[in-house]
Amino acid sequence: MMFLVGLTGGIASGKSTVSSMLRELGCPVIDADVVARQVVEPNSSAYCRIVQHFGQEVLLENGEIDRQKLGQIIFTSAEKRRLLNSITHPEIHKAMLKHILLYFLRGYHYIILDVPLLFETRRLTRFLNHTVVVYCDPTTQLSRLMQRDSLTQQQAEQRIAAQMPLNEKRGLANHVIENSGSREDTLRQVLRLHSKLEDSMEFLVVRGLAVALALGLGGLLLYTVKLLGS
Ligand SMILES: CC(C)(COP(=O)(O)OP(=O)(O)OC[C@H]1O[C@@H](n2cnc3c(N)ncnc32)[C@H](O)[C@@H]1O)[C@@H](O)C(=O)NCCC(=O)NCCS
Ligand SMILES: Nc1ncnc2c1ncn2[C@@H]1O[C@H](COP(=O)(O)OP(=O)(O)OP(=O)(O)O)[C@@H](O)[C@H]1O
Repeated sequence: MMFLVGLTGGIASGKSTVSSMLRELGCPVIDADVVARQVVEPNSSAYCRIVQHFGQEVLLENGEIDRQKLGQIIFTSAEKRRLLNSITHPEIHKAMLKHILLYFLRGYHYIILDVPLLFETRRLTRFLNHTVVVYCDPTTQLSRLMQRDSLTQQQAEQRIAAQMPLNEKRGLANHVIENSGSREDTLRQVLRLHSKLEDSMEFLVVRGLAVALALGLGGLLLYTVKLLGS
């Protein structure tokens, strides 16, 4: 018995901030950005296809992908972005599935998937039991993004425009964490979310036990009826 929770938001809306709070509370989190870095390591099949389509000029001297350069290309061209997505996304989803399986085998009852493009690709949404959007207002998002990644306003706006509007994502989620305020405000909401998830898990375990008990009793009843009849 296991359930999956999708955590998403906009670029720099605070997903990593929220997922590290959940990790500290003991939740297993799979971060799609980290997986995305692993699947393009030199000589992987995604890496070879990136070099084939984008050329040697997107490589650093040590042979690794020059993420800054590739970012400049894909955030200014929707066509190039689609091309990169078509190379990386199937690999990212396959690798995430492997991580999910490993957590399941280790006995975790729920897993958090931190996926920035959850609602854009929609591939994973049908497997999710809960979706959480980390929201912050557009002005805060822009200024946090510019500051964190040392981007000009235009570059930051381009990156925000490469994703579904955050307002729209908010409307698609089961839970919303409002991260425009202080980290303490956000932590309070994360603690509430965490206890909801724990309750859902307990409900799932109790329901599973009830089903097992009902099946056991049913079997016993059938056996008794059969014994009496013979
Ligand atoms: C373009 C790349 C090289 C930029 O690398 P960089 O280290 O500068 O950024 P990082 O990977 O940490 O991503 C930062 C944020 O950018 C946004 N972002 C990344 N890729 C995309 C994309 N294809 N479309 C829209 N937004 C994106 C996400 O909000 C992400 O959290 C890199 O993001 C990448 O390989 N993207 C394609 C894979 C992908 O879609 N990753 C998102 C996880 S599913
Ligand atoms: N409540 C907050 N108060 C102040 N700063 C914050 C808050 N939440 C996040 N930040 C800062 O805003 C920036 C973006 O946050 P974070 O990296 O968590 O976003 P993200 O959604 O994971 O971004 P990305 O989509 O690029 O991976 C970071 O520099 C972070 O330290």
